[in-house]
Formats: sequence, C-alpha cells, structure tokens
Amino acid sequence: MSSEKAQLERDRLAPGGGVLVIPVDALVIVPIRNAVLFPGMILPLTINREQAILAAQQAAKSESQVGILLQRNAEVEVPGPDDLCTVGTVASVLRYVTLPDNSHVIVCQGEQRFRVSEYLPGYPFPVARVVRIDESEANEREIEARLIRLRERALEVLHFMPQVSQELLHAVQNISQPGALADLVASVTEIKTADRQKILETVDLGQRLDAVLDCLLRRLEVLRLSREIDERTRASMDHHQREYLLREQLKSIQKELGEGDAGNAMEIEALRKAIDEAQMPEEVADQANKELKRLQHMSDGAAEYSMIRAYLDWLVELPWREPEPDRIEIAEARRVLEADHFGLEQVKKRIVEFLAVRKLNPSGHGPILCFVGPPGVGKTSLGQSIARALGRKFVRASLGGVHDEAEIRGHRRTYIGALPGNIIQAIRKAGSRGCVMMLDEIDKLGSGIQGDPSAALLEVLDPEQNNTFRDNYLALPYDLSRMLFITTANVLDNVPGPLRDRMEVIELPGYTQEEKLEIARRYLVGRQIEQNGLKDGQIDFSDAALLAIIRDYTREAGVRSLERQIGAVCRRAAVSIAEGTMHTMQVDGSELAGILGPVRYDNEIALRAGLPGVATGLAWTPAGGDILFIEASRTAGDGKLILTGQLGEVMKESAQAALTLVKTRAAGLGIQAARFARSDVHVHVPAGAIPKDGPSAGVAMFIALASLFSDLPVRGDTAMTGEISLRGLVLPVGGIKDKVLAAMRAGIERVLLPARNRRDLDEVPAAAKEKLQFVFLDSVDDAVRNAMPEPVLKPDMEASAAGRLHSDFP
Ligand SMILES: Nc1ncnc2c1ncn2[C@@H]1O[C@H](COP(=O)(O)OP(=O)(O)OP(=O)(O)O)[C@@H](O)[C@H]1O
Repeated sequence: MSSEKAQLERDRLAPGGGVLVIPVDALVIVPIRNAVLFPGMILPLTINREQAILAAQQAAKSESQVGILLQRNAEVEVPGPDDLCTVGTVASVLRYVTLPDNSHVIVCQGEQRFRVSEYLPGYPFPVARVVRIDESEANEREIEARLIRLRERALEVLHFMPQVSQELLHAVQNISQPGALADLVASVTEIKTADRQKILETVDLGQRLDAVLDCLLRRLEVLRLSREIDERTRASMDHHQREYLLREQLKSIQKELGEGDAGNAMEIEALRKAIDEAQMPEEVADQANKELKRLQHMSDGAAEYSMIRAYLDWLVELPWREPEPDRIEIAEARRVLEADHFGLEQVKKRIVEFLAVRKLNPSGHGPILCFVGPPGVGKTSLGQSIARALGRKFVRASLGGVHDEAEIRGHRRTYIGALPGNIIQAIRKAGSRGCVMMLDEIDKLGSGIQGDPSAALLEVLDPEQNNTFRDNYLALPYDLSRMLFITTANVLDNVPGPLRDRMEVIELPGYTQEEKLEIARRYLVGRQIEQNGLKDGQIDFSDAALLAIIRDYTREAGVRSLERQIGAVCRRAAVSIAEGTMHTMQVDGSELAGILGPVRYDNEIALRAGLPGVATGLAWTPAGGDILFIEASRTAGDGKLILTGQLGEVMKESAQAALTLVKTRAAGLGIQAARFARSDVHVHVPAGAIPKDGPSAGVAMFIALASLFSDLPVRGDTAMTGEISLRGLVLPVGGIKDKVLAAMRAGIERVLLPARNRRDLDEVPAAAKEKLQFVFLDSVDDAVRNAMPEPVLKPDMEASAAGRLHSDFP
C-alpha cells in the first residue's frame, strides 16, 4: 500500500490517524461466508465488505490477531452478533493483499479455537471479548483407535482425489495429534461448510474424531457410488458400440448372401406383381423374371442394382397388352375431320380413303401417311383428328436433328445412362401399343456417323418387320405392327429416298387469304377467346379486322402467327375487361395499330416496283413461298458485276448468265452496246441476312438487268420465276404451288411461269387460279414481252428468240 493511501486508511479508521484501542481479552472479528478456518491451517480469505475490510486493516496495522467467525447466513451483508457463529478460530494475518480488481485478500493462519463471550460496542467493525479454547491432551486408547481409523479412511478418500500433493499425504500419515489430524482432514476433504463448522465447534476430541470420521464415511460412500456409476456407463457405452458394429457387419453379410433387408424384399415383391400383371409375351416375361432373380441376389448398393431396377421399370411400364381392334366408322371420321378443319378438301378425302382401306383390310400393310407442308398448315392437328376418329391415343416424336441411330433405337444397356430410343419412349408415354404416332420433321433427319437413323426408321415403319422391332435397350422384340405412324415434313426433297417410297405423301401447300379468314373466323378466334378467359360476346372481330391482321401483321403459309396475333388482341381485351374499363370489345381494324404495333408487312410491291432495274421474283423456302425483289443498279466503271445479298453459288451464276443474256440481246432490247463497257453493274437481293440460292431467280434477274439497261420499268403487278439457259430458254423450277400462293398473298396479279411448269397448276387451289393471271414462258423474250409495260423488243430480237447464242458481245 502506498504511504499516502495508508494514511488515508488510517484517518478513516481512527479520526486523528491513530489505531483504535482493543482490550487485551478482546479480538477484532472478521466475519466470513462459506469457509471455516481450522487451527493449524493457512487459508487465503477474500473479504470485500466494508466492515470486514476495516477489521482486517485494523488487525494488519496493529499486528494483532483476529477472530475468524463464520456467518450463519451467508446472505446477510452487515452481520450483527446474532448472525455470527459463536465458535471460531483465532488467526494471525500473514499477509494483506489488495488485488488489481480492488478486492482484498487476507492470508490467515489458524491458531486456536475461541468462543465469543460478548460483543463490544463503539467500533466500526465487530469486536468481541473471547475465551480461547485449548486443545485437550489425548492419550486414551479409544482415541488412539479412532485416530488410526480416521487416518485410514482419510487416505482412502484422498486416493479418490486427483492431484493430491505428496506433502498432504505425508502429513496425514504422520500427524500424531488426533485433534490436529481431525482438523486437517476436515479442512482438506470435501465436507460441507456447515459440517465443518460443527467439527470446529466440537471441542471434545473423541466426538470430533467421530464427527470427521462420519463425514469421511459418507464422502467415501458417495465417491464409491460415483465410481460405480462411472464404470457402469462406460460398460454400457462399450456395449452399445459393440452392438452397433455387429449390426453393421451383419448387414453386409446379409447383403453378400443376397438376403436383402425388408424394404428391398418389398420392392422385389412389387416388381414381381407388376410383371405378372403386365400381360407380357412369354419371351419378355421370362427375361423380366430372370432379371428379377438377379436383382434379388444383389445388394441394393451395387451399381448394377439400379441399372436392372430401371430396366425392369421400363419392361413393366411399357404397354404390352393387345390393343383394342379399330372401330372405324367412315361417317364419323369424316365428321371429325370436317369439324376440326376448314378447307383441305383433297387432304380430307385422301385421309378418308386411307381409313376406309384400313377398315376393309385391318391387317393389310397400308402405306404410311406423310404430311408435307410449311409450318402451321395443320399437319399436327390433322394427325390428332385421325387419332380422335379412330378412338386412339396420339403421341408425337420429333426426328428433327436426330443424327444417331441410337436416338431411334436406344442405347445398349451396357452404356451408363442408357435409355430406350424415342419410339419406345413415346409408346410408354402414350400407354398403348396401338396409338397414332406422329413422327415430326422426317426431312430434318440427319445422316449420322453412328449408324444411319433413317435405316432404323425404315425398320420402324416397315410392316414386314416392325412386329419384332428390337430396341437396343430392351434387347427384346416389341410389336409395332398395331401402331399407326404418320410422318410430317416441310420439304419432301430432303426425305431420304427409301423412306419416301414407303410413304403416301399428302401435301398441304398453305392457305389463301380467304381460307385464312375462314379458318380464323371458325376456329382460331373461338379458341383464343376461350384460352384467354373471355366469354362469347365479350369480343368480336370484324372480317375487315381479321383481313387486316392477315395482310399487315402476318406473312406465312400457315395460320400459326395469325392465331398468335388474334391471341394478342384477345389478351388486350381481357386486360381491359378485367380492369373494368370495358365490357365488350368490337375489333374493326382501327385499333390494331394500338395493340399489335405498326403495320409489319407493307405492300412492298408498291414501294419498290415501278423503277427501272427492279423485278419481282418468286422464291421457295421451307416455310412456304415468298416474293423476292431483284434490284440492279449501274455506276460508272469498266463492266464489273457486283453481287450482294448473301447469294449462293448457283444464284451468282444465274446472275452472270442473266447479264450475258442481256448483253447478247442488247440490240433487240434497244440498248447501246457501249453502255455495258462504261458501267459496273450491281445486283442486290434484299433481306440480305437470309441466305438465298437456287437457279429459279434467273428470269427475274434477266428482267431486272434488261429493265436497268433499257431504262424501262417492270410492271408492278407481275412476279416471275424460272431458270434461264445461256441460249435464253426458260427452264422449269420447283415449288410452283407455294410460289403462286405467296404471290397472291403479296397482292400480285400476274405470274410468269416456265411453260414446262404448266401442269403444276393443277395443284394450285382454285381460289388462286381464279384470282391470278398466269403467263407461260418458253424463252426470256416471252418474259420481256410480258414483264415490261410497253413492248420493247425490236424485230431482230424476235428473230433471235429461237435461242441462238448471239455473238455481238461488246
Ligand atoms: N384447315 C384448318 N382448319 C382449322 N384449323 C387449322 C387449319 N389448319 C391449321 N389450323 C390450326 O393452326 C394451328 C397450327 O397447326 P398445326 O400445329 O397442325 O401445324 P403444323 O403443320 O403441324 O405445323 P408444324 O410443322 O410447325 O408442326 C393449329 O392450332 C391448327 O388447329
């Protein structure tokens, strides 16, 4: 303690700085809680109450002894005389320490028992007159015997205690004073504070030894018991662990022996039942049971287990039972086809014929139907109608992008993740061995590196062999002979030859504006009203509105985007009606721009035609026919030909041929030969992002160039198609029907066609034939005569029209 602080403390203790005077037969009492100091023991005591601190400081200063007294009730903060025990220990304060956390510790050495006789008033801490109690001499034999027992028991107890110092053991063994030993044992073994106080208060040696012995025995009992519990729990833990290990071993032994657990057995039982019920052909049932047996003797953790399991699932879930025989009612089939589709008279007729033949000869190997046409013309929905008419299920399997035989025929089971091919997958989906299966996009079948998918498809479609179709995954024959296959394609040309031979091709060329209007009125509008949650009468489309949608917002052979646009209008109406801003909506065309945006397809003819150097061609694409503008332009130069618009090789060549032809016919066309030498020619085919190829734009190229050099515009109402030869002949081309329909859609009135395509007009719908004027061309001169508004041909060109190659090349 610093000297200043000590001074302060002194001032506090005795005003004036002195030490309080305590009578000789009195002691300063330091009350403590929860500890008993025995004579002969050294104990550090923490004191933190004002009273006790003052008392301890007084003792420390006066270097006098103190009386350590246990408080009866530990909770009393400032104990009065009644709160303190009456027997305590006289102690010397060996050290007084103030710890950094400001708590005070006195290290006391117990000297002798004392008893309080009276408390003295007038002190800031308890001061009591006391009677010191001397330890009685012990030489009785009985005391001696107790001493020995106590020592033994004490050693026994100490034995249970970890970290007992050698000094302590030595002391216990050697102290010969019974009282001192009793006090030592009482203070080092675990005894309750109350019991310790009792021992302190027991002055009679015999009784004190008995009291300590008593406590020791109780303590020993507790210690033994706790050791027993300890051992028992350890034993039971060992037992559990052992049992767990044994059970694990048992499980793996059972697995090895194929005696799977109960869950496994249930699974196998369920599979067995499913196999029995699946009505499999004998060969298949045998195989399934064989696999089931293998499964039974296998651990469910084995890799093969899940493979066999999956295989059996396929076998069980595939439809094996004999399908119901068809009940074909021709009248009903006709009714269904009529109800579902507008127009398509020829198509419906051929489908009815097909069904009639099937009815008369159910087991006959009729041809496979193949619907060919651009997207959205009703191929899929015709297939669905056929299924409906026959009362069969309908599934689709797409062949687009199938490069690998395995996609059709499946992978062998030895491959990881192997599955059946898409034919078997579709059949499982349909759940019937006699469904109508539509094989889509047969023209997009790739020819593979890994086996030829079209060969696999041939086997599927061939009635001679498809009753034992083998999928690689199943590795069992599956009877496809009761299936009704229908294929679809956008382009017949791309369908592999052998497949084409097997099929009866039914072409759906696309619709005229009038047909689209009818389809929209009768089918699409109603369907979209329903799909968008509207009720009849809440929205009404006028014919003008529908026609405006057809003309200005769609350009397609089918009706798919027409249906989408009608849907968009319905959705707008649904929003307004749901919001309550409108009860019904009359669509007459004026609101279309607000709903569908600005007109998407302008009348391009009006925009482009009428200028010299522009001709309208007709092109064919897998999505139907389309019109195509050929634009030619001339700049000062030395006779180069520039071609742009992503033209393919064949189209480039026909541009070159067209230029040569124009040059050879320059005189007849009234063109000065010098014009060619002084100019570069640029031929561009707009919609530059779309690759274009093929020879059929030859006539249009020739006309564009002829018009450019003669400065005479081409008629705006005329479109043309045809290949040209260097001698000026017009050669036939494909896709006439689609091109004619495209011309009509685009508002063209006259179509120039190669003469040798004349018979293709038979397939063109009557509506188109009525609306359009057809001109047939033998030579490019016929084209010139009909494409230009005024006759430009000079007499000498008429003469050369037979096809001589002119030599007046500039
Ligand atoms: N003649 C028609 N009468 C009534 N609805 C038709 C007609 N043609 C097409 N549709 C309707 O047009 C939509 C598109 O037809 P579908 O899906 O059958 O075309 P798709 O030719 O199969 O096309 P894709 O080749 O793209 O599959 C269908 O909702 C269909 O009902």
